Amino acid sequence: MSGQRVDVKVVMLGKEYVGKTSLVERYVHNRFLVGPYQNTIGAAFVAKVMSVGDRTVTLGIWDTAGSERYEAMSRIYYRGAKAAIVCYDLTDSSSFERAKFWVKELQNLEEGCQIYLCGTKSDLLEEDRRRRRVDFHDVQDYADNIKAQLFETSSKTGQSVDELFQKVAEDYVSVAAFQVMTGGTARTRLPAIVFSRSDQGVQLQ
Ligand SMILES: Nc1nc2c(ncn2[C@@H]2O[C@H](COP(=O)(O)OP(=O)(O)OP(=O)(O)O)[C@@H](O)[C@H]2O)c(=O)[nH]1
Repeated sequence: MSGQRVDVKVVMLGKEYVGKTSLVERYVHNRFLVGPYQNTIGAAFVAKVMSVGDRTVTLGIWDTAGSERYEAMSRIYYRGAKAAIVCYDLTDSSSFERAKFWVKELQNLEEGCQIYLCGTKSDLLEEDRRRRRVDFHDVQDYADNIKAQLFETSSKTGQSVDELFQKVAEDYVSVAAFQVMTGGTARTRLPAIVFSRSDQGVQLQ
């Protein structure tokens, strides 16, 4: 068992079933789990160490439950987050409405949190373009408005998943460098998070 410093607290938000857990699985373990869908209960935490140039950055990723039943709990997990990956399913327009809800919340309550919009399941569009329910250009306009980055990903094929998390870490490094120049601080530390590795990955203790 060991404590580990986390440089960037990242929170995954979005309607249930949009694919938040699958994104984290693809990024951290490079796998796509098939089988019956299991909804997240509460939230799950995983840390990932990565490189940005010659720097090592540790992302602490909180994967929240999308079910509205857990909405109050998700608020606990985005507190103090430096980055939020707000997910919607490219084949489900209601999930984009839910994404906008989370964006409003973050804008009102977490000013310092950089937002990344993530349209998921792009492989389903490769199979059949008619399945798209959320227009790319509409979301791009929205993203420009709220100063968010936009990615369309597939956890099944891996499309743009590494790029998304890499961008989160790169932005952290840029902001940290800027804050060093201006005398601020960008390093955050999650309070008393101790975790151990097991065959299942990293688990909270
Ligand atoms: N085809 C395809 N299916 C996906 C993709 N990502 C997730 N899924 C499927 O979508 C379903 C929901 O995925 P999850 O990752 O569990 O969704 P979630 O957002 O974490 O759900 P909650 O825990 O309820 O909030 C599962 O059946 C996944 O296999 C993807 O990129 N492509």
